[in-house]
This record gives sequence, structure tokens and C-alpha cells, in this order.
Amino acid sequence: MTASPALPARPDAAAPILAVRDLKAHFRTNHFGVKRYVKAVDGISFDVRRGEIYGLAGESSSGKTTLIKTIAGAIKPPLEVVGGTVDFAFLPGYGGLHRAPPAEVARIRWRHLSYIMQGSMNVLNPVRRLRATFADFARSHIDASDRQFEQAVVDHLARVKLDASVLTAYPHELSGGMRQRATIALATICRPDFIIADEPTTALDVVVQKDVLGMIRGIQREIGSSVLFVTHDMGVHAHLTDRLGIMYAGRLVEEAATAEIFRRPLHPYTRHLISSLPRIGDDIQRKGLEGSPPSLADPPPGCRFHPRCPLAMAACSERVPDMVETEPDHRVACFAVNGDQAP
Ligand SMILES: Nc1ncnc2c1ncn2[C@@H]1O[C@H](COP(=O)(O)OP(=O)(O)OP(=O)(O)O)[C@@H](O)[C@H]1O
Repeated sequence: MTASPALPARPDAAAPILAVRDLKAHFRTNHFGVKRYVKAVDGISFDVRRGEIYGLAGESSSGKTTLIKTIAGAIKPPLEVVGGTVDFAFLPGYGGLHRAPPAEVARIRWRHLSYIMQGSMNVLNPVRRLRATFADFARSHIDASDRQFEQAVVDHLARVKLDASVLTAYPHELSGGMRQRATIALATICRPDFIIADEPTTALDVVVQKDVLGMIRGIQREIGSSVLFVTHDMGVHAHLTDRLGIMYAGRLVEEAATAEIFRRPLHPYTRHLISSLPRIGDDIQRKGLEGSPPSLADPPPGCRFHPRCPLAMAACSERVPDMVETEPDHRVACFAVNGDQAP
């Protein structure tokens, strides 16, 4: 086994905890004998730094879930990784969980890498009481006596404002907010280095959502984890994430500190996302974008946003713009912003 070129084998505080390079993951579909590839993730590169919450935004079907599934190694047919690498600092040398031996994946799961999913019932076993579920997930990773383990679970539940009595409950006996807090407790009890969160608050009402987001932020600060947080909700990103990547049709089109994206969005698609957010006291009728997102089975050539882009020029339909660091820590893939760098 050789160390990945993207990340050193020894922990280095300055190195990213996750480096994704030119990742491509496509769905191979077969409709009545016609083979098609849905290019859901098509050449994505970005880093997540230690201790940050990195947000991924983009409208429905832009490929966010496919991207994090690929990063998490949850790859099942018809999804295929067709190129690129995913390097976690705690799993160097393989280029992705999907290429690592199952024993290595089991070693890092929950202890180094954990998940908070959209539906809590995907994680909580409906026929097991919570005490048993905590034991299933965490007992083998925490070196303690049974009594100490139980106390650690109770203390950790208190962090997400859950009483010890929930340990005797089945998931269906808890409210949606309580279940989601229980999944946050499960995902964080082993103090993982990295947490992947996929729309964890989308199904909750606004008040519970705020509570749950505050808990994710609080626990993340306390244990120092890095978080990759996916939601289409720009309001959630504004409150929670440190840096933000904007996806459009299977590609990353812009990345910067979240405050910077809201202050000075550069890509025309990001500008549209930001300008369409409702503001208090503002009753201006907002103009939608012309057209709709492309089919990822047959995306347009060049920049995938060009058919809808108010700034489109000839190069946009001919070549794919690279993500260019336009300003320190602000990358954008757009010829209209960066100029056409063709030789
Ligand atoms: N099993 C599948 N087979 C074929 N295509 C799929 C499959 N799952 C997803 N896709 C397609 O992949 C593309 C990206 O979907 P994905 O779910 O990753 O987007 P998303 O940004 O997470 O959307 P949402 O916010 O609605 O969850 C879409 O075009 C979708 O139709």
C-alpha cells in the first residue's frame, strides 16, 4: 500500500481531512435495451478542512446525494465510480472507501466517519430499543466497562437534550425531532473526525430544525469534527456552514466562504440562487431563470448552465470552464467571470 499523493500518511494539521479529485460517478441505466449513463457527478474536486462545516448546495437533482454517497463509499448498481479519487486523511492510500478492504472500512466507520441521514428511520432500527441500537453502533469502538459505556451514552444524550429514558423506547415511540436528535447522538458518540450530513433537518418543522442545527454546530465545535453538510436550503447554509460549494447539473460551479458567497456571488447560477431568496420587508416579484436544469443523461456540451445563462458566450457551449481561484479562497467555473483562458 502506498500513501496517496493527495494527502500525507501522517496527520498534518494543515492538510485537508478530505480531498476529492476529479470524481466522476454515473448511473448506468438500461431502458428497454437502450443503455444510458446519467452523469450525476462529473469531474468534481474540492477539499474539506479540519474542523470546518463544508456545505454543498444546489437544486434538486444536481447530484448532491450521489456525490456524498460516492464519498461515503455507498456505491451500489446502477451507480458506478468511473474516475477520480476520494482521500480521507484517516484512510490514506486507497483513493476512496469503495476501493478499501471491508475490514478497513469497518475500522473507520462511526469511529472516524459517521453519517446523519435525512430520515432518522434509515438509521434507527425500528424493532430495537435505542439502548440496543447504541450498543450495536458504538460498543465495539468505546473501550469501557458496560456500566461506563451506559453512562457515556446517557451523558451524550444529555448533550442533545434527550433524557436517559429514551434508551428503553422504540424509535416509533419518539417524535420526529427526538428521533433526529437520537441519530445525531449516535453519529457523534464515538467523536468521529468526519460527519456526513444529508438534509438532516429537511423533514422537521422550523422550530425543531433550528434546535437540531444548533446541536449539530455545538457538538461539532465540542469534538472538533469536520462536517460535510448537504442541503438545498440556502437559509440553513447561511446559519451553519463555514464554506460552501455550489453544484449545478453534476458539477461544482463555485466555492468560497459561506459569508463571501452570500456577500459576493460570482457565478450567474449562484447569483440567481442568492437573489431568489426571500428577504423580510421585500415584496419585489422575483424573476425566475429561463428554462430548466438539463437531463444528466444528455447534458449540454461545455458549461452545463450555458442554455440558461444570461452571460453565455461562444466558449460556454464549446468548452468546460475550469474552477479558477478568482480571489483567495474563492473559486468559480465561468468564462464570463474569469475570461476565456483558451490558448
Ligand atoms: N438509481 C438511479 N438511477 C438512475 N438515475 C438516478 C438514480 N438516482 C439518482 N439518479 C439521477 O441522478 C441525478 C442526481 O440525483 P441526486 O439524488 O444525486 O440529486 P440531489 O441533488 O441529491 O437531489 P435532491 O436534492 O432532490 O435529493 C438526477 O438526475 C437523478 O435523477
